[in-house]
Amino acid sequence: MAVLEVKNLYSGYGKIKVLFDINFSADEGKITAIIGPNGAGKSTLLNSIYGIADIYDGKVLLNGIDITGLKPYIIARMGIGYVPQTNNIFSELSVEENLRIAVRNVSREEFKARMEEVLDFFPKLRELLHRKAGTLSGGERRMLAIAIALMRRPNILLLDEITTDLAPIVVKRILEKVVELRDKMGMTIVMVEQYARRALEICDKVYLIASGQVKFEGDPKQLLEQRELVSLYLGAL
Ligand SMILES: Nc1ncnc2c1ncn2[C@@H]1O[C@H](COP(=O)(O)OP(=O)(O)OP(=O)(O)O)[C@@H](O)[C@H]1O
Repeated sequence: MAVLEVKNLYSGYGKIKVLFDINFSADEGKITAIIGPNGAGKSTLLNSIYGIADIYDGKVLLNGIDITGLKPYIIARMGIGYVPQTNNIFSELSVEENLRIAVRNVSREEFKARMEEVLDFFPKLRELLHRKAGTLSGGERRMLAIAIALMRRPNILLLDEITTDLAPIVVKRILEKVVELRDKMGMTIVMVEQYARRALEICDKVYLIASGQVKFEGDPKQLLEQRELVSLYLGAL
């Protein structure tokens, strides 16, 4: 069942028009990947869902409810978590402090309970709880970035290029965690990935976006069979 839908969306930033007539949907408890060349508008699709980009026409629906153009903090309260491409981490604060400020309006007990949940999911962060976030490795920072979003207990998680600039072994670990979010927590994931092959290996559905338009939508295996699309937009995967 589609929990998140985008219908005939035109969006961008002020006068810069980026997306044209996009139709998109993400199914409950599945991983939907968005791939495509640099500058295609992949992040802008996430930004449009999360109320960051300007929407000129079209709709964003969450469980059938129109959330088009609502402010990010309201969308967050409705159960959508967002891990941006640029860091959502405060380097000068400890790991624990970063988790604390992710949820300001909950009691100390509630915070502890949520933090325990998140640390059970990312045991590595438990060891690093009192370290300044700025001293973490690239992979640890990505885990913290996801953990911050999880503290708000979202049903849907938007992940923007969380594996960029990481060593292959670390990428593998992070993507295993994404699969775990789906399989163990039943979370709905929408992920933008620059490295198409990685995304195709774990996703249930894929959107190929180029020049602000959807060029392919469907089964990742079927996309790989479309040699022309692959060589035109994805090159040597
Ligand atoms: N905040 C912004 N203000 C103005 N233009 C922007 C902004 N963010 C992105 N753009 C422009 O929108 C276009 C699409 O960018 P977007 O980040 O969505 O692409 P992308 O497919 O995610 O690419 P990449 O893989 O390189 O991140 C680009 O031309 C980019 O320069």
